[in-house]
Amino acid sequence: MSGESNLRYRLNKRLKLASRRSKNSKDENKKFESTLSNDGKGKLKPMSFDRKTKRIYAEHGGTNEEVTSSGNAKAPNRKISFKKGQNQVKDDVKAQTNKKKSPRSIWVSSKIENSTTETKQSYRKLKDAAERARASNRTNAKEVDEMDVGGTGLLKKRSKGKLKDTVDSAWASNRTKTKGIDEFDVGGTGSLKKPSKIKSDKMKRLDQCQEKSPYVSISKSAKKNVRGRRALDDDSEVLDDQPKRKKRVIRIDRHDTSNKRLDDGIVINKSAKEKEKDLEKKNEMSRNAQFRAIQPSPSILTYVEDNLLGRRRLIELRRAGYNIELSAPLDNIPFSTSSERERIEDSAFRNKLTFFAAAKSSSSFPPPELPEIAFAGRSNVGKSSLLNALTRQWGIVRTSDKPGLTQTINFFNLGSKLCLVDLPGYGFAYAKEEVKDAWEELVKEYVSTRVGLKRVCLLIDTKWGMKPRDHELINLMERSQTKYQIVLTKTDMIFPIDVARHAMQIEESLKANKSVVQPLMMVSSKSGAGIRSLRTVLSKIARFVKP
Ligand SMILES: Nc1nc2c(ncn2[C@@H]2O[C@H](COP(=O)(O)OP(=O)(O)OP(=O)(O)O)[C@@H](O)[C@H]2O)c(=O)[nH]1
Ligand SMILES: [Mg+2]
Repeated sequence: MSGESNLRYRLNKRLKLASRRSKNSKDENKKFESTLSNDGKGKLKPMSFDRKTKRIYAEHGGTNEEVTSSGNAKAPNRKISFKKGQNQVKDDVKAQTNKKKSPRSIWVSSKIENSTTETKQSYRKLKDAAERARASNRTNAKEVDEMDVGGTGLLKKRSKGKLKDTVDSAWASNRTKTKGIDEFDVGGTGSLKKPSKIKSDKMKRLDQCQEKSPYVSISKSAKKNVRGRRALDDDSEVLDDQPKRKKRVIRIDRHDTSNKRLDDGIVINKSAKEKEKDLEKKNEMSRNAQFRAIQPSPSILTYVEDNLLGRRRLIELRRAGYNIELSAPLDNIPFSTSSERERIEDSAFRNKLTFFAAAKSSSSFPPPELPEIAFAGRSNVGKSSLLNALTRQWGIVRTSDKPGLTQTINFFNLGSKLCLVDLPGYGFAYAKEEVKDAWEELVKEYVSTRVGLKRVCLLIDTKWGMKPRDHELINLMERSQTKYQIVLTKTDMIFPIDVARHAMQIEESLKANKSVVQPLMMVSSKSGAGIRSLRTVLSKIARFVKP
């Protein structure tokens, strides 16, 4: 019995020890969990050095108990649990499972649990905030919709945009948190949705709200109605226009001859003036026909050909050996360069041209010391240009394409042999009528009264021919017995045959005149055609002057 009692005593002692050990381990575990998981504020505490070491040992396969227990390190736990009561065994098993879990797994699970609770809380807050924002915006949107009476839809769009912006901003601010929520949807309930899904749901709801609101539908329908009305208006305009168009009523005016169809059967009483006009027209026609019928004399034709007068192609001139880069190239020997330029044969025109007097009235005329050759003609006919071309001193006499440049009688000395006089033009010019009349009077006075005037070169534009004012001056010179010679200018503008015709026509018209000097000259200051011939003719005047 003593042996039995001794055994019982030992067994009880062991059981007590075991129960105490299990109790201690439970407390320790609880303490450990509490320190790791939460310190009451939801924050994780850093592990102490001892715990770390424990964790390291646990990872190596040992249990907490095995390490911490001072004695029975190798004692198997099964033996202890085998002899326990049923409830105690269950507790032990629970304790064992808790002990078997590694501290790391405990730490992670606790963290997850804590974080999920935390995130759930934050998500709830977020949701509330979003709900609040939505509610407030819904009211705003409603208000705006109500204000949008005009049905323009502009305000509505703005409110929609505002609402969208607020929802977006709410989500943007909390996006990081919601991400976490999505990841820690541990319960697997699916109540936590992804933000994009939620957002789309919100937008759907918004759209539904807007669809439901009568203002939106009204504004849309109003728009459609307006469009429809516009279309109708356009159609109506088109339709209205058609009947509005009045039928053309053709009123026949007996005196209206503009429409040829109305001429039939209508007797028109022409006035005397109209008849005269018709006759003039007929005469004009016949003039052109007459001009084309003119057969120039052989002498004129040969003259035109010899002097290369009339419109010529530059290729032709180049082939003929003239240097077309020179000014007035035809006033030169063929196949010569500018350095080998032909010398002026006539000594009179070799002299230097110098300006010495300008007169606006007869009282200011210089004394007649040298034989004078005057150049008269209509404005812009080329008087000043011809002076330059004859002397080959370009720029001494001013020229312009604007009629009326020369406004005074300009006297130029050509050495001590001749005096060349540039007269102002008559006819059309950019000047006042009184001024022009004064020029004409001055020219007439000079031509009819000037002592020492040996010849007047009456320049006529080849293209336009003789004009009444030219005839006027001719008559005056005829009366005053002033010698004059006709010079056709700008011959490079028309065809050679027409140059010849004009020359022939003028010669014929002046046949009866006594003061006219033959032959009629033809020149072109631009091409230089006929310049040498004119120089030869005019230098004869200087020959008779005493040196
Ligand atoms: N094509 C061509 N143009 C010429 C010729 N002679 C002169 N011209 C041009 O005709 C224009 C008038 O030349 P001017 O010499 O100033 O005429 P103008 O008779 O002195 O004129 P006013 O002084 O106004 O009376 C200028 O632009 C000249 O370049 C010519 O022979 N051929
Ligand atoms: Mg001039």
